[in-house]
Amino acid sequence: MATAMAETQKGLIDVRDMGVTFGANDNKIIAVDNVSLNVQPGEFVSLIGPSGCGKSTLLSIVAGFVKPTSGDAKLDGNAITKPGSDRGVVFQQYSLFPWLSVRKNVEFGLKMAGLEQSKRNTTARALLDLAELLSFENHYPDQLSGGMKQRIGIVRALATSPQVLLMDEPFGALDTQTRVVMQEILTNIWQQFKISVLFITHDIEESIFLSDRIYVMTARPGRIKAEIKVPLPRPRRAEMTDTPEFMNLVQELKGLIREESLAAMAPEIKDRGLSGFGMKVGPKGVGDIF
Ligand SMILES: Nc1ncnc2c1ncn2[C@@H]1O[C@H](COP(=O)(O)OP(=O)(O)OP(=O)(O)O)[C@@H](O)[C@H]1O
Repeated sequence: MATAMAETQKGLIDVRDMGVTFGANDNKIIAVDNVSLNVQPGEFVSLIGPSGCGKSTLLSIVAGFVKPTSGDAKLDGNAITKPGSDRGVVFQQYSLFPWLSVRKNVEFGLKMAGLEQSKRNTTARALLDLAELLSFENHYPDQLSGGMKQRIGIVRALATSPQVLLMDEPFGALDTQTRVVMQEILTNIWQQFKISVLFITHDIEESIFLSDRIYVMTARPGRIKAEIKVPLPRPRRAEMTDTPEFMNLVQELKGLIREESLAAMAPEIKDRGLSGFGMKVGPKGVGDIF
């Protein structure tokens, strides 16, 4: 853990001219087209865009799970070709081992890395303390709430001192209140570790609250539509969401994303015989479905 806190200069993610195509011939899908993005060491960057625009695909490439069709992804100048302990990954699904206690779950990666029991124990307990879960160290995952499970997922991903944390809609399954608390806990943890984070979300407020920068993607094939800096001071506090600065950013992002959500939904809207992009299809209008 101390190592991760000290290594503020590592964790540069550099994605260049990335293209990803799935399938072939009639089944060919261009998921991502000519995407370049970066995450500077210690920076918190979000990717936001309509469903199916390639966010998870991009994150999977940086994680080393998927190979791009063109372009490349580098971490600290080294080409990413496979998963590695330098990247911690947190998904929406909790993916904890149900047969292991909370502490053993956090210790798992350390055990794989060959760390001796006493050091594993000390590190896991320090991390659980940080996530305010030390008193649950001997519980099992099915005894915990969704928010608690996801906090364990986060500290487990941090246990092996990765240079970057890759998060794919980690709070997507949580209720609104839990989600807001989780966002504050995550910013607190991130401030302490200061590692690079690439974060995927559908939630505009969440992306602003957490991020230093936000990349907005187009509808598929996913390209970068805009790069938005978030000049809000740190540490972020829940009250900031009521400030004009925050609300202006929400409006800006909503405008950008509405266009892309409509583009993504256009065939669906036409199939239903609904024409006109201003048409309301729900209580808040089609753009707000995003
Ligand atoms: N392994 C795969 N094989 C074929 N097509 C795939 C595969 N993975 C993703 N796709 C397709 O690539 C496109 C991008 O998918 P991806 O999951 O990256 O989008 P996303 O932006 O993360 O979507 P969502 O926000 O709904 O999670 C989609 O059309 C998806 O169906």
